[in-house]
Amino acid sequence: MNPEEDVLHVEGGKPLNGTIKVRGAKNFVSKAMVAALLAPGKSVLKNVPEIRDVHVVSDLLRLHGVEVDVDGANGIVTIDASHVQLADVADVDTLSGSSRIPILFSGPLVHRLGEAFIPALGGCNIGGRPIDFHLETLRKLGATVDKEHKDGIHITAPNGLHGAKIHLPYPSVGATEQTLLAAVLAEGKTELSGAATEPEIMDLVCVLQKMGAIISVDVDRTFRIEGVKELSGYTHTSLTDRIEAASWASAALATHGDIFVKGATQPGMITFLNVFRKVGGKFEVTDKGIRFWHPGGDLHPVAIETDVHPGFMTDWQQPLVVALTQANGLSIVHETVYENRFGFTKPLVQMGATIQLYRECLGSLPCRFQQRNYKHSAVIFGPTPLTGRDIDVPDLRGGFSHLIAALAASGPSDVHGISLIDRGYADFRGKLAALGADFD
Ligand SMILES: CC(=O)N[C@H]1[C@@H](OP(=O)(O)OP(=O)(O)OC[C@H]2O[C@@H](n3ccc(=O)[nH]c3=O)[C@H](O)[C@@H]2O)O[C@H](CO)[C@@H](O)[C@@H]1O
Ligand SMILES: C=C(OP(=O)(O)O)C(=O)O
Repeated sequence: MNPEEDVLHVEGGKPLNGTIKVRGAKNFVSKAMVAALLAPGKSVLKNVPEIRDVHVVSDLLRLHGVEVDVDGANGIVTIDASHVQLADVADVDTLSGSSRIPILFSGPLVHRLGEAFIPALGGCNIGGRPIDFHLETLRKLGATVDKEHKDGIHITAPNGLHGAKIHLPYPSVGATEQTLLAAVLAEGKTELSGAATEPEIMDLVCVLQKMGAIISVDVDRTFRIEGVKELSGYTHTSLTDRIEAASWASAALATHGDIFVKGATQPGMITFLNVFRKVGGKFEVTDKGIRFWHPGGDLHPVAIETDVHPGFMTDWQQPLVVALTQANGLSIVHETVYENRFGFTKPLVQMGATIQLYRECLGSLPCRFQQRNYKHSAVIFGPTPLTGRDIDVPDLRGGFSHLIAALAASGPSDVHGISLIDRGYADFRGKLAALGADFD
């Protein structure tokens, strides 16, 4: 898009009030689409949001010869993976830079074709985001990984993939999904300990089980996968996007608003809802969704640490920080998942927020980033009035935070690079209009 057109002009200072609908989870839907590659047949995914990541994964699948039909209006994606081929690497490269999903094609492509090329990955720039756990997992399952190939990382398995005992040094969401997607068709049993168990991962397990896989999970976050010989297509309805729901909840708090998020569900949000309540926000869970509102009066400061599930999600952190600039006192956020996720606070400070970053672990436990040179703790002092200004969107959640800040601020703001938000927030312009925001 022309950078001059990729701007949202916001007149802030109006509470966001009204009802919006949130569909399926960005961090599940893309993985379920990759899972469809494992079966030579048709899969149907429902409650799919109209976000750019869905189009990126659809196009990647199409480059591999897979038929994909996206019915955006009804949120239904139909995938027929009867035919799969290696894609032209140059084509894949142009798409892959916008998403982290191509690495997850490894196992399914090796099963279907005997080899896979993994191009450069994209995704939010919030840390180094290495893929060493992914590659080590694939090696343990019997793959040969050639990182020097001119067309990207080349993965082969001359003797097929076989079960293995794998331990993740950190409960990585992507590496857990990598193992599941590769082990379901591997010969024999795989034990994956130290795994992540995010609700989006458990929904992927549901999809794989529908397809014919045998997967169990122990209380100590160990998955046991018994490889099967073949899988068939699935029909599945995605769980709701709990990151989008929490983002709108934070927007309600920051703007003194009242937002009913249709489709939001409580189970994956329990930790967020506890924090929302401690900050002073009100919510009401109903059968149709969750209503979030600012009840008036002071908001309260909190000390939180981001963590893997069931901890406070790192992706909830950025939008909530904007609301914390309006809380009465000192809040602390210790980011333990990504080493570099506070870059978005600089424009907030320029808008009037008081936020100080620290290299120390300002939490109950030292994290992996202790004694390393990363500013991964934030102290936020509030309440501070925010004033509108020009902002450049740095990443998906940071960008949504800037949007919330612009809506909460007095005066106008120009938010540049706004289309980045389309990667994870379906029709956010339509939703802003439904909530009475003043923008063009
Ligand atoms: C598309 C998707 O689902 N994205 C989500 C996924 O990202 P993603 O799956 O990329 O995140 P991970 O859970 O893998 O990353 C967590 C941490 O592990 C590290 N790590 C990861 C893999 C690896 O091979 N080596 C390694 O060191 C990362 O640098 C990071 O510090 O989970 C994150 C944590 O909930 C979310 O913020 C992202 O929104
Ligand atoms: C970090 C995120 O996504 P991705 O892994 O796709 O970059 C996110 O959704 O906040």
